[in-house]
Amino acid sequence: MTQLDRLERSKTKIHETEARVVVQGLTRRFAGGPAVLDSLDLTIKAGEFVALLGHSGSGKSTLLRTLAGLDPVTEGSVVCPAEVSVVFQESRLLPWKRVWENTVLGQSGTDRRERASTVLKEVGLSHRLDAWPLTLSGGEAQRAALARALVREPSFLMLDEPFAALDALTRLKMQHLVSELWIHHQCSVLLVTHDVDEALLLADRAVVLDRGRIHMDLPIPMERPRRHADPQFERLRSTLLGALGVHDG
Ligand SMILES: Nc1ncnc2c1ncn2[C@@H]1O[C@H](COP(=O)(O)OP(=O)(O)OP(=O)(O)O)[C@@H](O)[C@H]1O
Repeated sequence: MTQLDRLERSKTKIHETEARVVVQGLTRRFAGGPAVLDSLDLTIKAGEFVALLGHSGSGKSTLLRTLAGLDPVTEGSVVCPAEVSVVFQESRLLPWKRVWENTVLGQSGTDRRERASTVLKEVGLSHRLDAWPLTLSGGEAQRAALARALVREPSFLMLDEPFAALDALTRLKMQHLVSELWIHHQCSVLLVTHDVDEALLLADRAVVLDRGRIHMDLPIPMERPRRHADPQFERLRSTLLGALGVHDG
């Protein structure tokens, strides 16, 4: 695929209008405490890439867990596709299973190894098919976690600070990989991140949560591939940092 094809495909995605995830009036409290999610409304379109930002405790993980069906909906409603995959900050690979077995965990069929091989190639891990998870670097482990998420062909992929534990250079490579995978798989993505630049490099929209409410929902109209040198970058960066109560410069 040429750079231009990629750009065209990503533009097509942005113009899609079909809603894939619809959250309405979602409220969540723990043990009668204050609302961790407070009458939250959020729609994510098919093929859309949304970054979710917010201070620690603002409700990001609770929202993600609710969308993944790991936390119950007690007030409000959530419509979410059946095929959802989640990648967490830690890879959560089973140490007693080889990389390829981890990738197709829970999948059946005689072509499991072949399917694992295809998706591991996509994330750049063909050479580590038979490796044990404990021998992987941090970046490789997250590549394997991405492969495991993608092998299920999700129409909605959630990433909960997937690169937070990686060094800066590896993080850059992983951001590039996620961008490529998203364009190739055409799924909707919700990325939880504390990194404003990561949101600006990857997402169509940045949503800032504050005490369980949406404080800002900012479209990111920059062309792809994204560049820090884009004149809009600094402006969007300041807007997002302002919404987070951080003052740069
Ligand atoms: N199982 C639980 N029981 C009680 N309180 C909880 C539970 N899970 C989350 N909370 C509380 O809900 C609030 C939101 O937590 P959540 O993990 O969603 O925030 P977050 O934005 O993801 O934070 P971080 O960036 O630190 O991961 C916090 O005050 C947290 O203590």
